[in-house]
Amino acid sequence: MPENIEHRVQSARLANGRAIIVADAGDMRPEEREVLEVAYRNALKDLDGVDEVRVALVAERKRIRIIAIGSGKGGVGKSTLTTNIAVALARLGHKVGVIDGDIYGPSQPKLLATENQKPEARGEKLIALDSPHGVKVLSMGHIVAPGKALAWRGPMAGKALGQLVEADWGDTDLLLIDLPPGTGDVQISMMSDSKPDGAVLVSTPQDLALMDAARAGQLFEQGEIPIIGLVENMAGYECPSCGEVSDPFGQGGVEKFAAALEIPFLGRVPLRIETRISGDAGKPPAAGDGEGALPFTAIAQRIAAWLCGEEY
Ligand SMILES: Nc1ncnc2c1ncn2[C@@H]1O[C@H](COP(=O)(O)OP(=O)(O)OP(=O)(O)O)[C@@H](O)[C@H]1O
Repeated sequence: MPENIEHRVQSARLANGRAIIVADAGDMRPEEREVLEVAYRNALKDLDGVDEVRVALVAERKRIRIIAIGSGKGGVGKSTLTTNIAVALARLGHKVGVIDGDIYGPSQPKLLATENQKPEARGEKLIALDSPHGVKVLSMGHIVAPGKALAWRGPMAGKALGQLVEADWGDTDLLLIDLPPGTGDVQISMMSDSKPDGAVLVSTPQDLALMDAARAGQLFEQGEIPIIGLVENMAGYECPSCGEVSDPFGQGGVEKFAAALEIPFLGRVPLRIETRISGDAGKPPAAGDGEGALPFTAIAQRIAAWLCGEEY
């Protein structure tokens, strides 16, 4: 049974044995609309005085598209990339929100300079916070005391994540979910509850990280979530004094790996001290106009093309 079926009803009439329901399904996929229609029919068909049920679905609310950012392995820079890609997409004109799905180790409050802020609630819905960088954000780190979620098991963590997705995101048209590392219960329940429209995989150049990224990729494929592409992070070290780039883990491996798996390669982000320092200070490089913003802008442009159904 779809959620909120009562709240979607805009009008309900019964005349000459015919029940007519008008409901809002603008945020639903075609298959979800079918399920909703059947739910109304089943709820009404056996009521006294009802001979026929007619359901008209209208598209008032906009469906927010969701992109999951996953990695398989921890510490590869998934949160840093989520923040910066979100900011870069917002600068391209999208209305973007970030969900910190890393319930056990939230980092978005710091990365998006919203630490110590508490979201308000309207009814049952949380209201997403405005970050200073033009994107909205919600994290478990805004809601529970640090460390408190550590004892939560998969289903509870999955439910908490669902609450963030169902929040009031205002005029947001795109949500990026920074998934926790790994391929466990939280990822699986997120995929079934708030089925993302696409997924971005993040890997560092090491073989181990690539293998874990491939595992995360399989998880998305099993959930029939299209993989938008693979991003290589910490690709080459940029020396802060001379600017020379060295490649301690070799070069081009991630791109080859993406080609072998037939996954589009979205771009590489170098290992730069500035990226870490500005991330810790809540000032994502993508919000500035320096060199550090360029790789994120390039990746965001490819994702924006994917969103429009264009070649990327
Ligand atoms: N391109 C980069 N250059 C320099 N530092 C980076 C870069 N990407 C990430 N970092 C740093 O690496 C550390 C880990 O990054 P981040 O927290 O984004 O990774 P994660 O994959 O989300 O980690 P976790 O598995 O803990 O969720 C952070 O200190 C971050 O500032």
